[in-house]
Amino acid sequence: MDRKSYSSDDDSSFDDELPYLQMSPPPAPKSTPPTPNGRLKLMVHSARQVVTPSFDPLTPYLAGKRQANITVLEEDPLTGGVGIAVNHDGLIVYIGRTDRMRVIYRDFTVDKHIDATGMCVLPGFVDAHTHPVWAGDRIDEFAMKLRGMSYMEIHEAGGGIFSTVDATSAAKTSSIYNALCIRLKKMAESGTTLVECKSGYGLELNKEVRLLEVLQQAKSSQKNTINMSITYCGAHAIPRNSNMEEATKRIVDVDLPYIAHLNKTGKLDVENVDVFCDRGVFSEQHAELILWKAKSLGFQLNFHGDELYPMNSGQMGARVGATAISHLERIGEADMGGMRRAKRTVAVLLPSTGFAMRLRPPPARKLIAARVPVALGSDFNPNVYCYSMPLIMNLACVYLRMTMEEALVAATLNAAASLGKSDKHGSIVYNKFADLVIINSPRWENIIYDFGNHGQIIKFVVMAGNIVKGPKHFDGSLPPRLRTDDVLQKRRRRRSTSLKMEGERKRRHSKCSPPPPPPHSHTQHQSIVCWYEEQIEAIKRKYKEDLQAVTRRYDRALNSKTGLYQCLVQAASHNRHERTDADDIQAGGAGSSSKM
Ligand SMILES: N=CN[C@@H](CCC(=O)O)C(=O)O
Repeated sequence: MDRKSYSSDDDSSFDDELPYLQMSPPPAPKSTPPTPNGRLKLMVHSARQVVTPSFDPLTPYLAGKRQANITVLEEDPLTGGVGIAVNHDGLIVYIGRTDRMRVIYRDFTVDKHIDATGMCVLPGFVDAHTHPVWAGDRIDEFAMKLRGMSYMEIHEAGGGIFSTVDATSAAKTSSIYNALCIRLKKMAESGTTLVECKSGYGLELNKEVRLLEVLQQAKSSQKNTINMSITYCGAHAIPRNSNMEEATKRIVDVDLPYIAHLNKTGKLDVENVDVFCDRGVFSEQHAELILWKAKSLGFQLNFHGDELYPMNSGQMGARVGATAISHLERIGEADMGGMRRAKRTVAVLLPSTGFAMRLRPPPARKLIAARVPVALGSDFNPNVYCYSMPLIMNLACVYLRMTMEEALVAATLNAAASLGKSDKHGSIVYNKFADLVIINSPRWENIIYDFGNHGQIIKFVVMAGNIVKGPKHFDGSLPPRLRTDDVLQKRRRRRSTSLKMEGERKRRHSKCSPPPPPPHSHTQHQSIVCWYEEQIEAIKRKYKEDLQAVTRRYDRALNSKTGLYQCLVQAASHNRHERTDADDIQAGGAGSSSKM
């Protein structure tokens, strides 16, 4: 199997970064995940390519020049395509040659098979920033923005987030839930297997908790189709009847402790806390107060920073130990330095937002040069209606000037790191969840290049080994084409032939009797060749040191009986000290009667 590494030049100035493993074949894990009861959940067979950021399960993210490091396992014309096996916990237990995988797991019961012949397998996409739980729409505001109004002008006039808060408050919980599930389904069908989901269209405690409960219900009901990381974003705007001081105090003293309590009692599973830190929303100081409190309650910090105005979010995020900061359209050099020094804060860039709002794009190239790990998110929300990570990767390449390799890493491993989940998600590695996107294309880059066509190109989406999307009549049985396993059959045939020959050789030598005459009729040419093959195999075993020479001669001579005979004689002449099988051949094959 050919393994290519698309790596940038090595840069020794990265020594102070996380240890990095040079891209190479997947290291055999010290302990492979267990495959109890001889069962596998899924086998992916014969892929044309398998592409992944970092084969090292301990690499939490890739930053700087290393953000371009991906590994592509290629199909080998001789040995076949790449295979992946998944155990019943949904974990990857094998990545490598399909033929080898089928030998290793030949006695296993496999629930589902995917024939990925001619296709490419990528890690499931991780969408690092979405606002998916709300009602209504903002089509009219979209038209206003097209006519030249700015986002903040609309917000200050009581529209924007406020108009969605109003529509959501007026909607029934069931319709909010149904809309959420439809959105999650569209995300999953576009290849997203893990998504960050924010509340934020309630703003008051009871309304926020209702949205968090809706998210929680979706998380439980969709657990086999998409993974969700839930974020409390009560500080998304300052409620109309309040001010920044008051809103901050309420969130710090009441809302956050109550949500932590709901988490503790198992009613919610909120992992992150978010604040919209920008001019006209929460200031740097107020955002910091909220974030410190959230941290003390055990939440991960993942906030909106420097979207519309520079807010020193990078330095503040580094101070509070944020896992991620989103947007960063207006981030400055000092903040990039802060994020880099923090060594854990991921920059979540949202190219669709800048595109839809005609903002200056976030400085992706500068962030990468500053060795800040860059992730991507769709920012799905009523202001930016985009749920497709393939589109986001294309925008990241064209609009943010990222390379395709960087965009793939940003939409997988680094996005998982922004949610603190890259130990189990974000790359195709032993022991991680089998979150996979399988595209009907011979090159993985098509998922980015073929703009807007991801619905056609994505053939399968797999989440923890469960098939979320597949072709219409796909039932997961082993395709007929793969049932006759040529490789296995050939191997078995060869093994039984050589066992037979071994027995035969022992019998002949123990009795000092010559071999039986080979068939010699010209009409039985095939069986003659078989018989000669058997003899060659015996000689190969007997004189191992001459193996290669004999094989070469055998290959040359294969088409001619005389040539083959000469080959045998030459091979035998290396070992004149005892009677050779070649002499036997001469006796039996050249003459018409066997020596007794
Ligand atoms: N910028 C703040 N929040 C959202 C937009 C929310 C809205 O306008 O409804 C975002 O991430 O883009």
